[in-house]
Amino acid sequence: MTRPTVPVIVVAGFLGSGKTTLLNHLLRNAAGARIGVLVNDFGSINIDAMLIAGQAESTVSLSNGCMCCAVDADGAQDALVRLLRPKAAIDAIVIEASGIAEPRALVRMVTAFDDPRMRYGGLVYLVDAATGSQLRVRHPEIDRHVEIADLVVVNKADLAGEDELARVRADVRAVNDTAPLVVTADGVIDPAALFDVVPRADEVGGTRSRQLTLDELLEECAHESGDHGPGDHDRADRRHDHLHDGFTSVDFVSDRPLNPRRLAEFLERPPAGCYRIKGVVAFDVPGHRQRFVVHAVGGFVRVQREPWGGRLRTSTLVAIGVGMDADIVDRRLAELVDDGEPDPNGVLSITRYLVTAP
Ligand SMILES: Nc1nc2c(ncn2[C@@H]2O[C@H](COP(=O)(O)OP(=O)(O)OP(=O)(O)O)[C@@H](O)[C@H]2O)c(=O)[nH]1
Repeated sequence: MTRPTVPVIVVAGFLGSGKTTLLNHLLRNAAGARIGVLVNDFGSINIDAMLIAGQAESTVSLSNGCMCCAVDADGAQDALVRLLRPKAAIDAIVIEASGIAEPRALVRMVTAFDDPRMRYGGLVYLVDAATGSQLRVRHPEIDRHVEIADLVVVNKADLAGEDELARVRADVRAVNDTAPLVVTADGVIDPAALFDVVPRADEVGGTRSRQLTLDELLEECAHESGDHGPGDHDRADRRHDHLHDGFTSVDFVSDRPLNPRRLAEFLERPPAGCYRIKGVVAFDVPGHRQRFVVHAVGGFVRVQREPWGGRLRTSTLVAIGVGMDADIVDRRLAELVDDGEPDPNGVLSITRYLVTAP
């Protein structure tokens, strides 16, 4: 019996819009389907892979920066080939793009893999219901991403009022009036909706109606990323405005526990330019020695608590933003390490953000 082709779905969306949350929901509710996951995070520490680890059958992290700009696409291709092996018996593959990846290039990368065992499964694009309307003004590229989406998920509906939701819906519809639009919280969508997404025939520019070869794709990626040799770089860069231009990340790893009060201040009032902070942290506070997963997205803080489960009690944080002063961020991160000063209620500044895992 021949196996049906495996859909390869790209999940994209701005920083912190809820991609990992949606993916985790999908993995927990796959109803027996085996899902292969490819995570493309930004920065050298792959926090998203850490947050998905243990749930996916096979997680392949690409931590070489932005996949769409990786001139050597072999990493992604090898990962897909590995997931497509009949022995892996994978029913669907989901690629979680970094929050600043260029979805159009990712889609082309997938459609360029000329492998009869797979088919392109659509672009799922997440929009943050609470911040989406302001973000698209500051980052007009977001509209171009929504435009090519096959399914638009307006997530974080719980954080938006009726008016905000109506505005975000109208914004989406203004640039894409054909893709299904789902309003959701915590990425709760029916997995069947994803696996059934069929690419639209009228894709902008017709890129999906014709498969690009990998060489063509790489040429295009090199062109788009301004990779024309050192002398040409500035000139080439001015020709395009990928969302990730100007974004930088600062990583932090410590074997020492962090100070909860200082961490809360860092999450609530991040350094100038920092939009997104995520990571896992350890505190040396009686009753609070579990693994804390912390997120801050444009001022919204969320924390989850779970057992370490045999993992090293290491604190790992990534701060992502535009125009951040890396030295200042480094310094603030270094100051998070606990110096043992007694602070009996300090942990409350973190636990007040605790949510139970959806
Ligand atoms: N209130 C609320 N918070 C949410 C919702 N969905 C996700 N979050 C939280 O938003 C934060 C970011 O969610 P992620 O799923 O990590 O977002 P992401 O798009 O993968 O983030 P990046 O990979 O950094 O771009 C986490 O704290 C989530 O728990 C939601 O519907 N409502």
